[in-house]
Amino acid sequence: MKTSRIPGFYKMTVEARRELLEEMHSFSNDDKEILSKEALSTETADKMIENVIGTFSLPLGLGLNFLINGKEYVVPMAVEEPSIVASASYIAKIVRESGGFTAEATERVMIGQIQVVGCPDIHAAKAAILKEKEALIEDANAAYPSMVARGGGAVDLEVRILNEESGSTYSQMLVIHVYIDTRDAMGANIINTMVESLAPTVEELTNGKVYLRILSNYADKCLARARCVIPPELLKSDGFSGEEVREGVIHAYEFAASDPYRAVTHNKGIMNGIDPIVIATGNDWRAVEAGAHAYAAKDGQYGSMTTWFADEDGNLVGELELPMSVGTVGGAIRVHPMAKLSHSLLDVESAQELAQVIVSVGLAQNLGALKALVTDGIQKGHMALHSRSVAIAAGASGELIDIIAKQLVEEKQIRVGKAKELVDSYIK
Ligand SMILES: CC(C)(COP(=O)([O-])OP(=O)([O-])OC[C@H]1O[C@@H](n2cnc3c(N)ncnc32)[C@H](O)[C@@H]1OP(=O)([O-])[O-])[C@@H](O)C(=O)NCCC(=O)NCCSC(=O)C[C@@](C)(O)CC(=O)[O-]
Ligand SMILES: NC(=O)C1=CN([C@@H]2O[C@H](COP(=O)(O)OP(=O)(O)OC[C@H]3O[C@@H](n4cnc5c(N)ncnc54)[C@H](OP(=O)(O)O)[C@@H]3O)[C@@H](O)[C@H]2O)C=CC1
Repeated sequence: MKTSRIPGFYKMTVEARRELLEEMHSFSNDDKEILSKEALSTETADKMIENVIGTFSLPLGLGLNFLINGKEYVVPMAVEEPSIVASASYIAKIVRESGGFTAEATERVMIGQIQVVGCPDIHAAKAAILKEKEALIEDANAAYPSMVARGGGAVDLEVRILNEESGSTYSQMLVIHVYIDTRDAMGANIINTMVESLAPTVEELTNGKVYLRILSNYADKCLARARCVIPPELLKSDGFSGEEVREGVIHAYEFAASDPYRAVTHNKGIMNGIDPIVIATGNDWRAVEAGAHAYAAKDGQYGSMTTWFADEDGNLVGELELPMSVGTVGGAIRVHPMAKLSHSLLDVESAQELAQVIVSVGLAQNLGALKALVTDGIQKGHMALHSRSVAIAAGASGELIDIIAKQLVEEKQIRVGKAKELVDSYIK
């Protein structure tokens, strides 16, 4: 049976890790081949974006121990920051002992917006659009019949009036929301094609002028939720009882919920887990970032993306709900060899399942940071792992990297200046 519980994985060499994955059938020969050479060729890169001069690599690590809805997941994470992968794996290890994460996702309904200005009678224009709602939905679907064939496509339409109170026909506008089920695609291009196709009819119906026809990244009808319930005994840490850790995490959450200065950092810690998997799977992380932060302000003040509380049995309960406009097809997903490899490692069957994994990792990442913050402080675990990058930045190479990193940790001086002194002392 496939498992994501691989103790001591991090103590192996890179080569041994690849071989183990191959033995576990998480990996094909092709996957191993992709990892051992330049994954994205300059030739392919030159077809992906403009003015290409090369490619930019990131480390790809595996978040381990994830048990979500009873299924094991090995989570590909592309990220430059140390301690993120370790921390996600650490919390996933704790959570699996209490049954794992539970997660769910809504239907994948995304929003396409059409902006109409200069309507002579904005209410008549709104009524005209609503009267033709079914015909407009049909027209949108006719622009992308393959989505309808897959069981998706445009499903609904709403009309909003913005700036009505201004009394100025110049600033008043009609905004049409076309709700589109994009199935397993993130859907930006699909949505844009559909809403662009409606523009001429919309102008005719409203006597106004259409300007923008574009998806909204505030994908509040394409949500994913994760939850974990952890008994306090699983939270105890050197010198701290489980109850103390639980209370610390809840107070940390309350801080983030009440103060945008803290909430931004708290949420950055959540995106530490989310972005790496979004990137590794070839998805659009700007879209996910924009939607997530907007959702954190949905109640009028920017606050915590997660919620932490104690249930009546004294367990720590964590919840995270976010818009998650990601796909398992489309965009760069089938183009970038590493994205293809990440999907085969993850083994998700749908975009909804991918979204559930992503929010579970985000929730784990948040708890990893909070647990460290309310106990030893962030520097102990994070800086110990950062010490290797510090040694490299100071000019260490080969075996010297680990020697200097160890010394920096022992001397509790994880700084580039100190590392340079040590490099000089070894080279002389
Ligand atoms: C780093 C740990 C996990 C160490 O924590 P530890 O207690 O020393 O870990 P451990 O040695 O007991 O190991 C427990 C498990 O952690 C994993 N683990 C442990 N070490 C490794 C490693 N080297 N490589 C890979 N995995 C590792 C691994 O799964 C291991 O289980 P095992 O496999 O041994 O059975 C802990 O200190 C921690 O979680 N710290 C928090 C790190 C963090 O949050 N980093 C994010 C960067 S800081 C930031 O940007 C966000 C922030 C903090 O500002 C957000 C906020 O303010 O809210
Ligand atoms: N604001 C934003 O966020 C914007 C983002 N983008 C970019 O758009 C891209 C994402 O757009 P997207 O429309 O998803 O990508 P694509 O344009 O690649 O469309 C996805 C394609 O996948 C095919 N497909 C195969 N199987 C399925 C399935 N099961 N479900 C759905 N589609 C399937 C469909 O092809 P067919 O139906 O022909 O078989 C569809 O055309 C990203 O690169 C993003 O960066 C672009 C503009 C704005």
